[in-house]
This record gives sequence, structure tokens and C-alpha cells, in this order.
Amino acid sequence: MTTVLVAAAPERARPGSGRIASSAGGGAPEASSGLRSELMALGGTVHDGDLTVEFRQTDDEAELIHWLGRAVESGWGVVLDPTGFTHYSYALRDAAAAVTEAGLPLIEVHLGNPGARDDGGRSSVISAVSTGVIAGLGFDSYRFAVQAAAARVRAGVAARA
Ligand SMILES: O=C1C[C@@](O)(C(=O)O)C[C@@H](O)[C@@H]1O
Repeated sequence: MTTVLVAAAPERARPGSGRIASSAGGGAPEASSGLRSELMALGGTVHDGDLTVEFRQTDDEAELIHWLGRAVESGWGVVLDPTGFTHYSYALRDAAAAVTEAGLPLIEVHLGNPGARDDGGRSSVISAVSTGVIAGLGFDSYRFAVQAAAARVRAGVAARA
């Protein structure tokens, strides 16, 4: 059994979310407000063959950190959508680092493209400790990230490319 935890911060942790959706050449068209909620409405646990995907969303940074700790204890791969925590949360970064240091994959995802923000794109403090980053592809960011995490859990590798 392969388990991937999709842990997401909510829309409202996302400064200027409308701006990302509408910026020319910026976020993917799908990255409109509400998509993340739709995705999380899938909610709970989805089974697909040997793969179990757990979707969880919270506006509580401490809860996100707790979930990453559970992933380490349980041997789960992680897809982390840090939204507004992306640019400053060293607490979340440390929790993410614990996942990859445990030999488990942590894929950072963004529906939009942070590099295309009107403010020039602030950097992510998570990326340096994540296995990889998928951004700007709307819902496909999640799809590809889950695939990447599951493949790495199955292969027992979390190494960066
Ligand atoms: O909150 C967000 C949303 C975001 O994570 C995205 O998915 O487009 C991109 C981040 O730069 C921003 O802070």
C-alpha cells in the first residue's frame, strides 16, 4: 500500500489570489479562486489501486506541521501546497525537511506560478528542502505531484533530480 498525503493551506492564506489568476501569462487559467476548495471537497481519502491519497486542508500552520510529522511516522509521501506560507514559514520548511530527511518524497505544489506574480515573485523557503516543485499548471500541478510522490514512495527514493 502506497499513501500520499496532500496537505494544503487554504485560499485565504493566499495574498492577492485574484491577481495570480488574472495576471497575463501568469497563473494557469484553472488557478481561479474556488478550485482549491473544489479539490478539497473531494476530501478525505481516495483509493486508486494500491494508492491511497489523503486530502487535507487547514488554515492552521501548526496543524500542517503536525500532519507532516505524521507522514514521517507513517512512511507517507507528501504533496504540500503551502500557498501564503510559501514565502516565510521556516517552521513549515523545517517540517518539510524532516520528511525528505526521513527518505520520503515531499513535492511542493502551486496552482499558479509564483514566479509570475506582479511583485516579481518572492522566493519559496520550502523549495530548498523539497524533493521537487510543480507550479503553474492548475489542477494538473496536483495530479503530477501525486504521481511523482507515489512513484518515489514505491521506489523508496526521495532524492532530488
Ligand atoms: O498563496 C499563494 C498561492 C500560490 O501558492 C499558488 O498556488 O499560486 C503561489 C504563492 O506565491 C502565493 O503566495
